[in-house]
Amino acid sequence: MMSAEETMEALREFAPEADNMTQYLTSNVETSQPLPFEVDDGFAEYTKANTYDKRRRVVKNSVEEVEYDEMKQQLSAHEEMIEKIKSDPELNSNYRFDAIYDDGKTRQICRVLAQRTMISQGRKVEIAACGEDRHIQVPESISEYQTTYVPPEKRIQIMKNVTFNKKDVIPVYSDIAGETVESISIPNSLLFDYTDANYFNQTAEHNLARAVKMSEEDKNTIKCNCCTSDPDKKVIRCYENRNCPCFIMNEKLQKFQKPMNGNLPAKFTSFEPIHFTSTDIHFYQHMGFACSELCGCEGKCTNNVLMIPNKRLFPVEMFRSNEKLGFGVRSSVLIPAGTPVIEFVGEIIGEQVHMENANWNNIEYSYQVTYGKDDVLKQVVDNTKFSKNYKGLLKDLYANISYYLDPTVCGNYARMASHSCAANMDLVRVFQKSLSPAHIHLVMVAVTDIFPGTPITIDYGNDYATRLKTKCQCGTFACTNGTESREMKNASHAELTRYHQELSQLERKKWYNNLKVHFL
Ligand SMILES: C[S@@+](CC[C@H](N)C(=O)[O-])C[C@H]1O[C@@H](n2cnc3c(N)ncnc32)[C@H](O)[C@@H]1O
Repeated sequence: MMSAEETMEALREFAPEADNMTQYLTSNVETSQPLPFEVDDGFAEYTKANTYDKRRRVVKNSVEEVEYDEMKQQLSAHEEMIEKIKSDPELNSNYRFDAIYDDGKTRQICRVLAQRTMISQGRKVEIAACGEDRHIQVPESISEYQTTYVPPEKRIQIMKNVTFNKKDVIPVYSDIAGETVESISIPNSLLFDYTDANYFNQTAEHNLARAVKMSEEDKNTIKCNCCTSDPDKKVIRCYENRNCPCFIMNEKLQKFQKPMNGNLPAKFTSFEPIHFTSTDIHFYQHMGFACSELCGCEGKCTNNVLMIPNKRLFPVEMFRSNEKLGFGVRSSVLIPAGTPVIEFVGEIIGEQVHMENANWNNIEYSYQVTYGKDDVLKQVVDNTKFSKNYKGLLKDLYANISYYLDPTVCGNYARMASHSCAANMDLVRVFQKSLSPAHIHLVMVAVTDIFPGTPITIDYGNDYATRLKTKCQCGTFACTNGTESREMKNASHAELTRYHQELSQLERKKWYNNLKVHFL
């Protein structure tokens, strides 16, 4: 069996004749932390197939119909995850997987969800007074809008493991009625290369390459010396340590949020759920800074919101049940509200590069990470002790270039998240090590409890949603394209809060009963 490195080496020989699938290999620079990799069967054959048609043939050879037991699958996924938490030195005593929320906390989460729903529908948000929702009647039809998806007992398994990493297995299924192993359609969009880390092309993005090089100078790096000499202390408290440069920067960035009604900004820590309190879903306001392996704590502290995403705690599958929607991704376990789940990774690409490149039409999958005239980030950079040259370069990059993360050719499962008018995830920006655009990690955070079997969704934003080739297929009660009554779609903030709460309670009850039946 080839090691991942040997395979990559072999691939470099193919790069000159490859179409755009493997070009990145010639000059990529990784900026996130890749997972440990143990090669799974078929990796070399898949990766060496350097055109979509060749790759499709490779994948088609292993398509099979499989018997599938959803409950069994969910229970073993749950047990495996609990085992992983228990055997992990950082998580074992510091992380509570199933945060049991009191009514107040649940209501607060649902109030924010209701605001997000209204913004997603393009409506002005009128905030109800606290508790105004208590006596609202919920329409019976709300129970039809539970988001868990139950697959058929026979499924077509397209890939056993799209990551080809035994340490992070993600199967791909198709559940479209009438499809057979022979007739299965495998679109190009599924035939991407899987990666855990952001990367960029050093030649095309020479200014970014310069910034990364300069960020390695001590003066331009943000890292801490926090550590504990007491081996009995289970956790290193970088968060709230006034001497920790990473925490200080984390707090500075959190202050850019605009929390409503006197709430405190959402905190970005390692083990506590992130509870958004802002009415504005624009993720650019939500920023944090995380400790890294460069720090004395090695990032094993309380100030690393990337810790859980980097551990891949929550198993998922990719699946297709609706031709118009295409492939999506769903969780096999409960993901509690506020959990930072996965980094959205891809190629970091500046606007000027794609403008010059007539072939750049990957906007369908890309996510914007900086906004050209980013005054907030310019201001943050100005207030650092970075060298004059580095500061100048960063301010220039933030003033003049919009950067995107483009996972079209090479990305992770985050690229498969569908759009929803009542999305269960949001994206936030987290910096690590320094403050260049290449140090930004886009983290997907659960904004509500995501119960096992539920598709993971994000709000693509109004602009994007109007460019969808088909009308929105999210199927939520709040869908702008939904068939639901006006009553449901035009509901007030208080009513929407109640509806979200009712749905969440229904799903929680079902999840709890399933666990009880099988474990007790
Ligand atoms: C980022 S990709 C998601 C993965 C994609 N479904 C696939 O199979 O590769 C975005 C595309 O998925 C489809 N899509 C995602 N959410 C949708 C929605 N709510 N309604 C209709 N189409 C959607 C659209 O074709 C969209 O251009």
